[in-house]
Amino acid sequence: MTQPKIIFLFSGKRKSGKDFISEKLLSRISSRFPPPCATIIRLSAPLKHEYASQHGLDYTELLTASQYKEQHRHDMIKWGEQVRARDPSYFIIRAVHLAKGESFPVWIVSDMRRRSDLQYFRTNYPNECVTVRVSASPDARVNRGWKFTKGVDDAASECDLDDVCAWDHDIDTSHGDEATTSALIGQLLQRCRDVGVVVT
Ligand SMILES: Nc1ncnc2c1ncn2[C@@H]1O[C@H](COP(=O)(O)OP(=O)(O)OP(=O)(O)O)[C@@H](O)[C@H]1O
Repeated sequence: MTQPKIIFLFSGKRKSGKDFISEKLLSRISSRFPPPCATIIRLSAPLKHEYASQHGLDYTELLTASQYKEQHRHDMIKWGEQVRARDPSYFIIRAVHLAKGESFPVWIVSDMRRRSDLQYFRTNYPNECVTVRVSASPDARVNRGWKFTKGVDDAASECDLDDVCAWDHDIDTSHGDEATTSALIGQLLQRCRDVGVVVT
């Protein structure tokens, strides 16, 4: 069992680029020093897993940025809220387990959505958390396939972190330029070096 040395917590609206930046960070950390020392933790993964098995749906399709996922997003959110109301850490603990977090010193949480998520990590890992807010203009998000959906884009899962502004890092991906992304990744790699994780 490895305790994480650093936990990157990415948040942002739908199609802001959270997953894109998380994957970039993972490949930079992992490609140079195999075996990989980082894992991506998707907090929505166990929710999708359990929702799919309870409702007879295809879990792998729910994981992709597909029409299938969009069709089920609204009901899945409602179901998740009910479970989370009983236990706010329910999906987080399962997500860490699903991503084999105990085997990796670097955790990349790609989809933090709620203040209760932030609170969980800050309470349990007070010295390891690095928060990253990812944003993009509505136009850029529309170009990536986003369409405002009532019950989704105005729900807690999208808006609960809107008032939080004390992020350790932030990035605007609207223009999708390489230089902006590389600058952020460089800063995050430095964070890893600062806690003794070997990256170049
Ligand atoms: N910085 C960027 N440069 C180029 N393309 C980007 C960038 N960020 C995101 N994209 C593209 O935008 C699309 C959506 O990005 P991504 O899946 O990372 O968003 P997300 O915030 O994880 O969305 P969701 O919450 O809906 O899962 C992807 O096709 C991705 O390749």
